[in-house]
Amino acid sequence: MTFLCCEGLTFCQPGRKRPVLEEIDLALEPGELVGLLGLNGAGKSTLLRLLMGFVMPTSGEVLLEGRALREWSASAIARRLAYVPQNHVASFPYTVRRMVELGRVPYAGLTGRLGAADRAAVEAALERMGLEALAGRPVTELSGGERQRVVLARAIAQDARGLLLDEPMTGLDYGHQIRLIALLHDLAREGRLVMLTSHRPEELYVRASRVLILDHGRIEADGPPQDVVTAQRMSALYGVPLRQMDHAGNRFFHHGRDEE
Ligand SMILES: Nc1ncnc2c1ncn2[C@@H]1O[C@H](COP(=O)(O)OP(=O)(O)OP(=O)(O)O)[C@@H](O)[C@H]1O
Repeated sequence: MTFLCCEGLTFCQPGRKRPVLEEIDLALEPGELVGLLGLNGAGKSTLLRLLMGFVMPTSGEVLLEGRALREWSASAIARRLAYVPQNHVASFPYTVRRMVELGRVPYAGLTGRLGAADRAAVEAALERMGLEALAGRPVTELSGGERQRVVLARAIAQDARGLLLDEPMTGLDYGHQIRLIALLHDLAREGRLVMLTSHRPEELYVRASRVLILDHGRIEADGPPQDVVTAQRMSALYGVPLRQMDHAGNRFFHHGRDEE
């Protein structure tokens, strides 16, 4: 049985002539690190939000462990799927640790006391995101990148089999970007589904096991990075002439003007 899939998923925005997403079929399994590429406004966030059940499709269906998502309770979904939004706004001056503890609500309940397993998951997530030193600080006093790491730690503490992340590298300094993509790689190897939207094809080339291109409301490409993250496809997608250079397992793109 497929862990998470969608069939014929179509999503229309009122007032828009064309659907944002049209007849998307997708099967996603634990162990995969799936990168989702697409232009601004292509519908990447919308697809993640549909897969989480935050918005309802106009037609089609999302299935989690073989059952329609709308039949699951919110807590049951949250024990299986964690989500990191693109822009998280801190509304309360909770401490970093308290924010990460919220990742355990699907297990302990909103008013439930955290048990030993919950506390261990929280501490492990704080450590994985390098937040131990900030654990007592109110999140409202953190920098944008630090806050992003808190939201990521909360998702990790949730201990879900699937992690859907919307541009998780945004705002992170270079070192934390490198650590995060390595961590996501590890989480996939531990047997989780990790799906992230990205504007960094070179990074997906190295770390993703599978790359999707979303274009004109459809999945235009779906396969291993070697086949999908190519100069030809990236040039066509982004509308800039690119050349590729492979080196030591990496693939770099440079803006290949004809006269050079
Ligand atoms: N709340 C909304 N109301 C109306 N239209 C929306 C809303 N949210 C998104 N859209 C539209 O849906 C389309 C897809 O948006 P979405 O945020 O999914 O794109 P994206 O691929 O994630 O883009 P980006 O790379 O800029 O984050 C866009 O045309 C956007 O204008």
